[in-house]
Amino acid sequence: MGIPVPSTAAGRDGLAALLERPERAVIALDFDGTLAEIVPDPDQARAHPAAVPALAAIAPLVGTVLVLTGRPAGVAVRYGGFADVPGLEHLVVLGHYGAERWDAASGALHTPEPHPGVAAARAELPDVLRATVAAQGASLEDKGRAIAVHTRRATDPQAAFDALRAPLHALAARHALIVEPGRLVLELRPPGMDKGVALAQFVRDVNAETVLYAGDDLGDLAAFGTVEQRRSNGQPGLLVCSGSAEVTELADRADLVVEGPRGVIDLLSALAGALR
Ligand SMILES: O=P(O)(O)OC[C@H]1O[C@H](O[C@H]2O[C@H](CO)[C@@H](O)[C@H](O)[C@H]2O)[C@H](O)[C@@H](O)[C@@H]1O
Repeated sequence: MGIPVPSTAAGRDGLAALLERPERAVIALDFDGTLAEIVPDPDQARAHPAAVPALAAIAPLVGTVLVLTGRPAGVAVRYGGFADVPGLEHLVVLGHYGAERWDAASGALHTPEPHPGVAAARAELPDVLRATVAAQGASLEDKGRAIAVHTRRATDPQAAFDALRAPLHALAARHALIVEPGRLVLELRPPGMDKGVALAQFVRDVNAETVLYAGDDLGDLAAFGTVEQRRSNGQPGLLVCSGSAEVTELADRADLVVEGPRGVIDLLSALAGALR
C-alpha cells in the first residue's frame, strides 16, 4: 500500500520533509483509539496486534518514536507490549498527558509527586456519582495521579456523560484539579501539563525538524496545536487523525484522516516501506 496523500499543502510539506530527512523526524502517537482499538472496559484495552511490529519497523528509520498518552506511562507500556522489543530500544512513552516518562533504553520511569487534590476528589467521588441519577453504570478508573470517570458502560452513556459534566467540574474546582474530557470519559487530573506542552518540550529536546502526530481524541488537540504552531514558524509537520464517528474535531484539523488504529498502522508501515 502506498502512502496516502495529505489533503493540505502543509501536510504534504510535512510528509516530504519526513521522507527527505527521517533522522530529524519525531513520530508521536496517542495510545487509546490510535494504537489500540476502543473497547468497553479500559482495563481490557491492548495495542492492536500489528501496532508493535509497525512501530518496530519504522523506529530504526526515523529520529524518535514517541507514545504520548493520558494513561499512566507504565500502564501504556504494559498494555502496549512496548518493553524489550527489538527495534524499539529508544522508544519513549510520556504518560499522564506528559507528566510521566518511560524510556525503553533504561527501563526507567519518572513520575512526579502526587497532587493532593486527587486524594480529596477520590474520597468525594462516590457521593457525586450516587447523587447524579443519570450516571447509573458509570465506572471509575483510578490512575493514581488522576481518576477517570467512564460512561461507556452506563445505561445511557451520553446522558451520563452530559449529567456528570457540571458536578465533576465543581468537584475538580474544589480541589484545584481540571476535568479532561474524552471519548465517554471525564478525567479529574492535576493542571499544568497537556499533550501540547509535552510534545513541544520533547521535540525541542531532541532538536527535531519534522513532527508527525497521530491522535483520535480531544486531548490530542493540544498536540495538534503544537504542530500547527511549529508550522507557523516554518517547521514542517503532519497531522493525522485516527478517525471515528465519536470525535470529529480532529478530522477537521488533520492533514490525513485514516480509519482508526488499523489505518494508523497501515500508514506507519507504508512510511517504513518508503524509507527502507
Ligand atoms: O491519551 P489516550 O491514550 O488516548 O488515553 C485517553 C483515555 O483513554 C482511555 O479511555 C478510552 O479508551 C478506553 C478503552 O478503549 C474506552 O473504554 C474509553 O471509553 C475511552 O475514553 C483510558 O481509559 C483513559 O484513562 C485515558 O485517559
